[in-house]
Amino acid sequence: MTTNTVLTLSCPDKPGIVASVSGFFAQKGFNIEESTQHEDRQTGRFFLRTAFTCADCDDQTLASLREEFSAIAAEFDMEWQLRDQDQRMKIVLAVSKWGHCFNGLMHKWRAGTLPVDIVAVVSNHDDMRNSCEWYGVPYYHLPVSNENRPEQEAQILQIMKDTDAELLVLARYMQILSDNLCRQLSGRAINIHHSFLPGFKGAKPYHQAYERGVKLIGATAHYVTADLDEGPIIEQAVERVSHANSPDELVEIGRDVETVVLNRAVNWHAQHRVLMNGNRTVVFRR
Ligand SMILES: Nc1nc2c(c(=O)[nH]1)N[C@@H](CN(C=O)c1ccc(C(=O)N[C@@H](CCC(=O)O)C(=O)O)cc1)CN2
Repeated sequence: MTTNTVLTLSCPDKPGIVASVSGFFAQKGFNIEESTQHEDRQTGRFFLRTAFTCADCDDQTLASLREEFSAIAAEFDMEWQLRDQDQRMKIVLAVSKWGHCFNGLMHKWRAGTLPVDIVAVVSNHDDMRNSCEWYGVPYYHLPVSNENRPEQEAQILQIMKDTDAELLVLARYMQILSDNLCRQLSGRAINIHHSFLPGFKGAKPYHQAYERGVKLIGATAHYVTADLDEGPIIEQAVERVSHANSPDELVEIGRDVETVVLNRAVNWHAQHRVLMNGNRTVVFRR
């Protein structure tokens, strides 16, 4: 049986990292499918993502591979992860009233072009229930207010635990997550912000954009942190607009940009193509 494995790592840059990594896997009969690297010259940190296949490694478990590789990892003081690329990432979507990003992800998943499994949808409104149930995915209507926010967030965490979900996607979920939830989901929650950050933070960026008279509008997918709209950016895109566009037209144009940007960010995260670099990211996109 062919095994598809992906290694991601970062470590202080020095000679011999790639040679050691590729030598280890070559010696075990693995073939390199794709390998991409980056050196951050400001910090001297090295980043690597390498995808391997092995046509006949039945006896080689991922656990034993990790154990054997850990010696090299220690030698180079690596932060690293070795994963089975055939295991699709389980994700939970969170949505409020606007369904364009939610439907975009559901469609890509059902079409087989998003390497994830959407295992649940949570919402503080009931608007997306019918669409969600049409896709056959459990829908959890969890109203939230300042009175019940800790309990509601605990329910979200419990759903992620019960479904073994590795990622929460805020697909236009218009509630600010608490510091506690952000800590628990660090690196495991992605939000789509409907502006080209750092411009127009907050809940109504299109109206801000209209008032400012911008000629480009955009969207930003980022990891969720306690600091609103400040998390590490994964992907951004823009679209040209003009003086002739009304605020509602900006919202409509923006929706398409948001949908594309969030699909890309979730796709790359699920393929382990996004590595953290402080409050920034290294994205080995495809
Ligand atoms: N801890 C974080 N939580 C969330 C983030 C984030 O970056 N960190 N992003 C938001 C999404 N978002 C912008 O992209 C956003 C959502 C909501 C608001 C806001 O002010 N909400 C109001 C309520 C609005 C409503 O009920 O419709 C509020 O919470 O008082 C700002 C930005 C998702 N969560």
